[in-house]
Amino acid sequence: MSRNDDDEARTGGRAALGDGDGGGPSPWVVALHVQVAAAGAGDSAVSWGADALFAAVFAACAPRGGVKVTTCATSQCPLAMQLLRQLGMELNLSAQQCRDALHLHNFALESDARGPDAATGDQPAQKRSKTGDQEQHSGTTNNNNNCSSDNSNSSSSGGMQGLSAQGNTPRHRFFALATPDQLASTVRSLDKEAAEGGAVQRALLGIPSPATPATSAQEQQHVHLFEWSSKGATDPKGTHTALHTETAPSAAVPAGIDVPPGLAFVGSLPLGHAPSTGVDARVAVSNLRHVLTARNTKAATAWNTIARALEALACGAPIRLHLAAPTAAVLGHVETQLDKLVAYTRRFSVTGKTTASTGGKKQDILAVISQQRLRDVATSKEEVSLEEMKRRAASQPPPIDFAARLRACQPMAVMAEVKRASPSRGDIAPDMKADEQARRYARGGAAAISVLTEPTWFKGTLDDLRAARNVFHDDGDRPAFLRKDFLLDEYQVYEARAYGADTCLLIVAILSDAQLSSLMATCRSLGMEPLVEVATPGEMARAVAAGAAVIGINNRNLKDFSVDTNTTATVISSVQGGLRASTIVCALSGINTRLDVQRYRAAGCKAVLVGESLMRAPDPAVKIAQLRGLEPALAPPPTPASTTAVPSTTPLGVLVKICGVKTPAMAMHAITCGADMVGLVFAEGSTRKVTVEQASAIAAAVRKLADLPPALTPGIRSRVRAADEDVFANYARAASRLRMLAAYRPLVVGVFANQDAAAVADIARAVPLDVIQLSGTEGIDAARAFDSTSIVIKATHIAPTTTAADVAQHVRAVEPGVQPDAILLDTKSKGALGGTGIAFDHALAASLVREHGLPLMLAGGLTVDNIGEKVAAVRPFAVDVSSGVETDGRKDRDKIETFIRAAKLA
Ligand SMILES: O=C(O)c1ccccc1N[C@@H]1O[C@H](COP(=O)(O)O)[C@@H](O)[C@H]1O
Repeated sequence: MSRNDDDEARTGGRAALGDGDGGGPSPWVVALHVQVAAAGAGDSAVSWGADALFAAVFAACAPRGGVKVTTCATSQCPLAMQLLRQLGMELNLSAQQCRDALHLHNFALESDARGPDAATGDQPAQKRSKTGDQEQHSGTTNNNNNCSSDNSNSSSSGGMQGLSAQGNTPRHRFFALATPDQLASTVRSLDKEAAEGGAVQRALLGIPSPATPATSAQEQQHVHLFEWSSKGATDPKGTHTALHTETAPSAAVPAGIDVPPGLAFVGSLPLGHAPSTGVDARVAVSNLRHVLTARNTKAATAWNTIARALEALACGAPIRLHLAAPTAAVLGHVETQLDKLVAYTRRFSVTGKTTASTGGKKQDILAVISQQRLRDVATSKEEVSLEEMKRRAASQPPPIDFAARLRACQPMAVMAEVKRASPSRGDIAPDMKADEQARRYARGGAAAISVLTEPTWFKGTLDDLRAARNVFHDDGDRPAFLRKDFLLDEYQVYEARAYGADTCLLIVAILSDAQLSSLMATCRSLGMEPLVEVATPGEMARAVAAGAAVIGINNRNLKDFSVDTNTTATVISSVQGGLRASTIVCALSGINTRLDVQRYRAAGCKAVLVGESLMRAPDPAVKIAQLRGLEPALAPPPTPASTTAVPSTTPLGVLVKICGVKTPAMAMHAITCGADMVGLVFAEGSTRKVTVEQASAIAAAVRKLADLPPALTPGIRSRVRAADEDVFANYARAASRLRMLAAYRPLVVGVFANQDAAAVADIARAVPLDVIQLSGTEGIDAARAFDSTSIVIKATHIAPTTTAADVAQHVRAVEPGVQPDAILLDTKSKGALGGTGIAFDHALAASLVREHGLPLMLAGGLTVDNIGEKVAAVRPFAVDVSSGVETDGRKDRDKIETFIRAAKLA
């Protein structure tokens, strides 16, 4: 991914549509094409991951267009979309990222098709690439399918792009058109195709309000939908009745549109803020079988999806998908894929805009909710007076210290949210029982439980808060309870306390400075340190000025629900003079995966608030543990036969150690790119050798990210229970623990070679180091020279004549009590004990892993070009590189990034 691609991704590609003012890239016509290879196969777990990935790409590509995608795998795209939505993922990738992601997962990217520039009126230059492995911005489409036979015609009127998969003709399509002329043109094309025996059975055609001037603003905000079918082409009455009756019982053809013969009018859908120019992008999505054949309530949801898609297309925003819940069974698998995708794209930007409420009108939902809450408070006061509420609050057991609770749960506290619904997502778990959910959250180690008590949009109640809180004894060793609501009146603070809250949310955006200070004071007078929510640098400044001790940065803009996961870092860095060390910063919204958590941790957050993805998690307790890095995320459960087996690579990928780092800046770069360990070389004679001072500066920078949990830091030797323990099983346990530790924060590894053990130990203490790596010819039991709690990696050098059996025997021939935590394989070479850039035959390493069950760190001659292949072939639990991420003997930032990405995705 080039720097430019990054930038492009960050902008959400929004310039790509409708901004054809010469400033940004030319608008692209959306030409997204999804293939259903086999109907009804979407329940297969095998296809879900690919679907979810595809859906991510769909969501990313659609608004910016230019990419035509054909799945090679069996695909049920609508279901994939719903999964994506469940995970709250709205990815916005660059075309390059999409292409790579698609290739990675065996999708074939074909070509794009350019359409008329909305601003210039230029005509599209269509094209098609057989191999499709290059992003193309112009060319000609040699389409063997459908509408394209008439495409020049369609195009000249701004009509559809005819697109099809190679060798796999779509059976259903959706076309978003711009004008009634295009509608007619498209129908002609479809008829022609049907007459020629084409395989399209049904197509859904959508155009915005007639090109003739709209009579009202309301009319401009609708898209009119028509259905074409191969039957309909010869029998206009066709078989449409059931669908039409169900979805649009009173549908009447809108004025100004001549419905071409063979087309059935389905109905109109609100289109939100369609620009006056109409829909200036066209989409061809063939996988709407679900929509076209649905005969149940799902149809309505699917229609909603289309409307959203059109809306997003119209305004150039990413698509937000609204469909029902996935089955729990497949969620984990999908998350795996999404983790990979996120790992791959790393600095993806999550953006999204949608209308906030009914009627397709974009509103400030925050203001609407606030007004309602003020009315609610007035009603509540009539039922229970302020004095009575104060009395009830005072009768509660004292609150626990929210801030202290968050601090106690480092390196990352999870605030788990009890949430039935939300205005942006609709129903999430309407029948959820707050007490049961709270129990699950506590089991997972939630530091706090946030309970939504807003009734209208979030379907929460104060009784939920009480029910959840009452699950726990008042022993102080419980999660803190947060009342999550729109607090505007001190009455609500007393109410919160009366119902058992330990803290309240105060949203800066809906409060004046005076209100904020006053509500904070009321909270504190009741022993509650409030969570003060901000979403912009300006709000952050106000929160800081008000003296907030716990600040939540919401990545979701509550005014329009757009989510930008970069908000947290941006807002933190905006604080003049930095934040006080005691301030606890939390990331709110859009947190789905461990990678999200790591990103926020790197940004300086001490807590994350997670709602929807926990509500939808098959096992919220496991999910919390995964988010905190306490479980090897989604690792397959061990079977009795595999207790000594190598821990498989998790969705987060192989651990990566970047060795030979000499500055804090380079260490932080490696960490930002996903490095799990940074290696500081103390070996004599190495060009990468650092002083203790240099090493300390690096270690200090890394340690700032988070503390390691003391319970996990002692190495394997301190855990050996019996002298006859299986040393290979211990290597596996040690590897798992290293993985867990690195999930807390990257580890600082000191690399030594044949040095005096006492001197090494002194350096390890002085820096301090997390791990000692012995890369010399020390014996396999060299760890015995160090304190039994030290974590030790021992390098073994592989000569051309060395066999896997030799190595297995060598590393087994050690007492469990003195064995190292990890075995690192490097190349034996004359005159150097490491850092040579020379590779050995990795078949030996693969054999050790697969046949002997030895978890390995792989090193020696790894490069950006071979790392993917090596990891895939060997399946080490960690890789270690020095020369391969250097150029002219200096660490190369781009190589580090590329190397880590390739390793993690292998
Ligand atoms: O990196 C060094 O300079 C070094 C010096 C002495 C011993 C070990 C050293 N580094 C280790 O060497 C391998 C990888 O090297 P490369 O990628 O082939 O250059 C790795 O284990 C480093 O930790």
